[in-house]
Amino acid sequence: MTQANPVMDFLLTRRSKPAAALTAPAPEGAALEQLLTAAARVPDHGALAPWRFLVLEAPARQRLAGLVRERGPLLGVDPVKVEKSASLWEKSPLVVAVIAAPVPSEKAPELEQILSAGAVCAALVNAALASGWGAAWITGWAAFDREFMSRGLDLAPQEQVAGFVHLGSCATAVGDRPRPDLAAIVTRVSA
Ligand SMILES: Cc1cc2nc3c(=O)[nH]c(=O)nc-3n(C[C@H](O)[C@H](O)[C@H](O)COP(=O)(O)O)c2cc1C
Repeated sequence: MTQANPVMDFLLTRRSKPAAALTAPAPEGAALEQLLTAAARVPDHGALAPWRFLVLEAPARQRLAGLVRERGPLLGVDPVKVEKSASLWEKSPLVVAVIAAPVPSEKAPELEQILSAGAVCAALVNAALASGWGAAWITGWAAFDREFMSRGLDLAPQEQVAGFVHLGSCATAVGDRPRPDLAAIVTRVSA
């Protein structure tokens, strides 16, 4: 198979951008809708759609930065990390929270539903990168703070943050990072 294949070219060279390097403009309107449509097109056992999106607009991001500054010290988080996280919320051009929202199912165990939410995050990052946007999938300590989830994002108790996908523009070239050595992670099982 030596035929030119732009999808494979993309998959073999794709690289996230650092969230802190993203600037305006961010995808909005039809462009954002197209990214979310691509992101929702992932393997999903039982077609449960056990995930949803929160498109966090500027006032929400400001509010969440405040909540990070409130919760960080209470949780004993290093003040430098608290400020780094809060200022990222303030400066990011757009954040889409991908929420894992598992539902009771005899067919698809919760783990499979959460893996599907992870696939949504990866698909959203890839759709954005393939469209020429900068994108980064990050979480950070606040994503695991139940108070941040409930008060900040209005999540139900069974819901979790699969990822905060930061979206924007990024002119900065980013070098590749080391990639796994296939020989170390592939085992051929022949019998
Ligand atoms: C679930 C998940 C959470 C992550 N959280 C963070 C994070 O909080 N901070 C961070 O710097 N990177 C985080 N990362 C890693 C970033 O996505 C990082 O930029 C990654 O190395 C980009 O790799 P890529 O170029 O292959 O997309 C996270 C990755 C995943 C999958």
